[in-house]
Amino acid sequence: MPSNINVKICGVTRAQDIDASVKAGARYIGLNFFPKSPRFTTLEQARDLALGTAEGICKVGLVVNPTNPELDALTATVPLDMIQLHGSETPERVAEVKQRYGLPVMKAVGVATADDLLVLDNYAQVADQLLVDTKPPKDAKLPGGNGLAFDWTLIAGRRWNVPWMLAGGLNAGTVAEAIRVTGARQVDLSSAVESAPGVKDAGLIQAFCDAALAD
Ligand SMILES: O=C(O)c1ccccc1NCC(=O)[C@H](O)[C@H](O)COP(=O)(O)O
Repeated sequence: MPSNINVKICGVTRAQDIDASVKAGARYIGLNFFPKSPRFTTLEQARDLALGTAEGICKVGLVVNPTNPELDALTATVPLDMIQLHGSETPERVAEVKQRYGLPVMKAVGVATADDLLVLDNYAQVADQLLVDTKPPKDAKLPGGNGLAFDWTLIAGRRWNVPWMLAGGLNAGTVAEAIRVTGARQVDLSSAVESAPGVKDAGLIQAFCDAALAD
């Protein structure tokens, strides 16, 4: 029986990562356009990866505080199904990106304390999806993809009026518990399915999806 959990494997950089993700049952793949990330892909690399992705898999483009010219180039080059805003974009900017590019927008929000839940409520008014991620530590080099979990009990029982994904330090050993505590129906990860930063591992992807999709 198909699982009612959706998995997103973020930061894929090679065709074999996408094939392994799809084979394991992931429904979303994330292409990373943040230049400082070890998971960064150029527009040309991403276009080839996206064109080779199986039909029906949602191809998400991850960007951090992008300018319109950057988004113009991205959307003109890479056939994406969704834009993931992973910076300090305001709700107004989320609405503007949605309107200008005609693609669904997922807004990532970092959670560390209960105060961050108000921020999530605000973005739920404008975004098509929310990515409920761990707030990066102050000295972090990356705004996401740091392999760190937050206290899941902060969002236990919380619901928004748009679909949402749980992210932040998930791995094959913790995802079932994370789903149980938070009630998430969608999960996203990057670090725990890598053998090195930016290099996904097919066995780790399979093990994660097996654990997540067993629910
Ligand atoms: O992964 C990155 O390098 C990255 C860089 C800049 C902004 C966001 C980034 N990743 C965001 C994601 O969608 C990750 O999948 C999410 O933060 C969870 O990552 P992890 O804790 O490594 O599983």
